[in-house]
Amino acid sequence: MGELVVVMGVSGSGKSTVGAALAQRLRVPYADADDLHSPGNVAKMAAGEPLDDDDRYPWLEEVGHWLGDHPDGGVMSCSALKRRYRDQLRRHVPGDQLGFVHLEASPEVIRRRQASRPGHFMPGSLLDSQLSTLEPLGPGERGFAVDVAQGVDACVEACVRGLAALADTPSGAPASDHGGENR
Ligand SMILES: Nc1ncnc2c1ncn2[C@@H]1O[C@H](COP(=O)(O)OP(=O)(O)OP(=O)(O)O)[C@@H](O)[C@H]1O
Ligand SMILES: O=C(O)[C@H](O)[C@@H](O)[C@H](O)[C@H](O)CO
Repeated sequence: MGELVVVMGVSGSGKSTVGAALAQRLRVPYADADDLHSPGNVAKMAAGEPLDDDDRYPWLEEVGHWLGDHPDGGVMSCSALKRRYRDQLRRHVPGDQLGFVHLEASPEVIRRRQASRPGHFMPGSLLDSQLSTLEPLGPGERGFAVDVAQGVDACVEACVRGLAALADTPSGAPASDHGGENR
């Protein structure tokens, strides 16, 4: 049974970059939730408007279907900003198999990285709404945080260490501290 992981965080936190590299390291399938947004959602964000719960619900159902279709393991990059969004994704996966890796960095680091992507549809102006919407992993949520102020390879290794610790932790119990902040 491979790891089934959602790499989460605000826009610009590195979900696509670290998620794809982690999937390669784990030798499991990868998907980017950005590719599952409706044209309407993309247009709304490109226009500088944040998505709301109604916008995200059908999109997260698509993400959940992909997760449910990969019981042998996979990595999905998805913002999953609110606990209720992560509850929605967990409903698609039996048991407590789904783990979340929250990519964290200071707003300054993330703002700088967002700016380094000319042509991406997500304007930097939306970062504040992303940060105010974000709910970090809470009690009973299977997962951990990784500081992405480090390079991509170091982030991936921190993810691998954290997932190994999660695998040693009975479902539902808080994972032991490891390569990043524990939630
Ligand atoms: N650990 C890292 N160190 C340095 N640069 C990074 C790191 N992770 C990502 N980046 C760079 O930061 C920028 C944002 O990364 P990425 O597009 O993966 O973020 P994202 O969370 O997927 O954003 P969005 O949700 O808006 O698509 C990219 O230019 C990427 O190359
Ligand atoms: O939940 C959301 O508001 C969106 O998914 C953003 O967090 C993504 O980063 C966006 O897809 C831009 O890439």
